[in-house]
Amino acid sequence: MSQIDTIHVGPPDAGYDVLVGQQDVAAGIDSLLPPSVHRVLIVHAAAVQPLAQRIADVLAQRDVQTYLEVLPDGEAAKTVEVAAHLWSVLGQAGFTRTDAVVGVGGGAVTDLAGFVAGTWLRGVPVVQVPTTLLAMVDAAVGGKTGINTGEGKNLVGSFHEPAGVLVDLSSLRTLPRADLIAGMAEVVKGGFIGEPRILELLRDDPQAALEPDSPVLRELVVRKIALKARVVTADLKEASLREILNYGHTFGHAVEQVNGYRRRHGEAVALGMIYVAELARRAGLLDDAGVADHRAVLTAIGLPTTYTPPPGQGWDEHLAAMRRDKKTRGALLRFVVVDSAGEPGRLEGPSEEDLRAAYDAVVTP
Ligand SMILES: NC(=O)c1ccc[n+]([C@@H]2O[C@H](COP(=O)([O-])OP(=O)(O)OC[C@H]3O[C@@H](n4cnc5c(N)ncnc54)[C@H](O)[C@@H]3O)[C@@H](O)[C@H]2O)c1
Ligand SMILES: O=C(O)C(=O)C[C@@H](O)[C@H](O)[C@H](O)COP(=O)(O)O
Ligand SMILES: [Zn+2]
Repeated sequence: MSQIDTIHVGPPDAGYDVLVGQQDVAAGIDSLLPPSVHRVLIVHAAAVQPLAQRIADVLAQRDVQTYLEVLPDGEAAKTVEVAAHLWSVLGQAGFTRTDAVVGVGGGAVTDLAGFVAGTWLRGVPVVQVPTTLLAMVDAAVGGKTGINTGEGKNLVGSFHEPAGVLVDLSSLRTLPRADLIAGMAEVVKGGFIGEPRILELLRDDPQAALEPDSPVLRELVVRKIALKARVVTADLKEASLREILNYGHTFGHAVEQVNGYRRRHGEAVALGMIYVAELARRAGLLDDAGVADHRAVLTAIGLPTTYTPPPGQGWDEHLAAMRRDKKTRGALLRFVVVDSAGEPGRLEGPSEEDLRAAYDAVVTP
């Protein structure tokens, strides 16, 4: 067993820990769950079925009744129908407030597991076991849970903090490279909004950053989680500061929705960061070098910086989707921006002309 890094989220006398390292997560869950837990629902991605089964086996040894539910892949898990199916499983098994949910998989699984745990009996404990890079550094940490509706991304959800998060870095060995690269978008985001050392590490050795067992990747994971922990500890419910974690997501979520969720979240966020950097340049907040730096870092990692919308979809559809972003206030579109000094801020109500010009700068002719 390798060394474990512990990152605490929340006030010192409350909150929860994120444990990062190569670790036996089944044993970790066993020690996290209080003795009062009698039933555990394990919801998982098909790709990590053996891990979910191992967790169930360990819990069964201490007489916990376990229920395993494999979820549809990716965003198809984040629907009200899947949530309703799981509520029905919980109801039929008689889950009480001393029972628990465990999410094992990527961000789609941890978002759904958190949502079901947060809504069942108005909240039962959830332990998150993220198995993609994106879920490790972002989705499993911070308590944002949610599902999509026909109208947009994450439009229904709640804040429900986990009882603990167990990151086993060896899970990344089986992750397809395209998903590893996509997850890196949320790491890059952390670099731009408040942790410049992340950008240094990525610039110095982008290839090592994508090696699952490398010390560079481990440091990136720990640094990004620590940044997110600091932010959500200060502002769990996104009254203000937490909005910075949404950098690149206004346009990113629009790209996901307009493409019917066939683009990875991380790829869409990469495009969203280019879009908002171009918007910030037009507003006089970010200089040319800052925009070029966004393109350089994302390109070095293999993330997209240009975009071809699907046939029949154009600016109007992307703008309509951006209007449903949670940062919007009435008719006022609001964006998280980063200025030339590297400071995050907000850009409120940019002109239609600038909004459109930034789109044209991302879209391939
Ligand atoms: N709640 C939050 O704060 C937050 C933050 C960021 C992203 N998200 C959400 O996370 C989701 C994206 O998460 P994602 O990028 O992890 O995608 P994902 O959950 O769709 O997983 C990507 C793919 O990897 C597979 N997979 C998972 N673990 C694997 C492993 N160890 N080996 C092999 N395959 C594996 C999955 O089955 C899936 O096919 C989006 O819905 C996004 O909105 C939420
Ligand atoms: O934790 C946050 O806060 C984030 O915004 C993290 C994002 O990476 C994540 O994709 C989140 O789910 C987006 O939230 P939303 O509020 O825009 O739905
Ligand atoms: Zn995200």
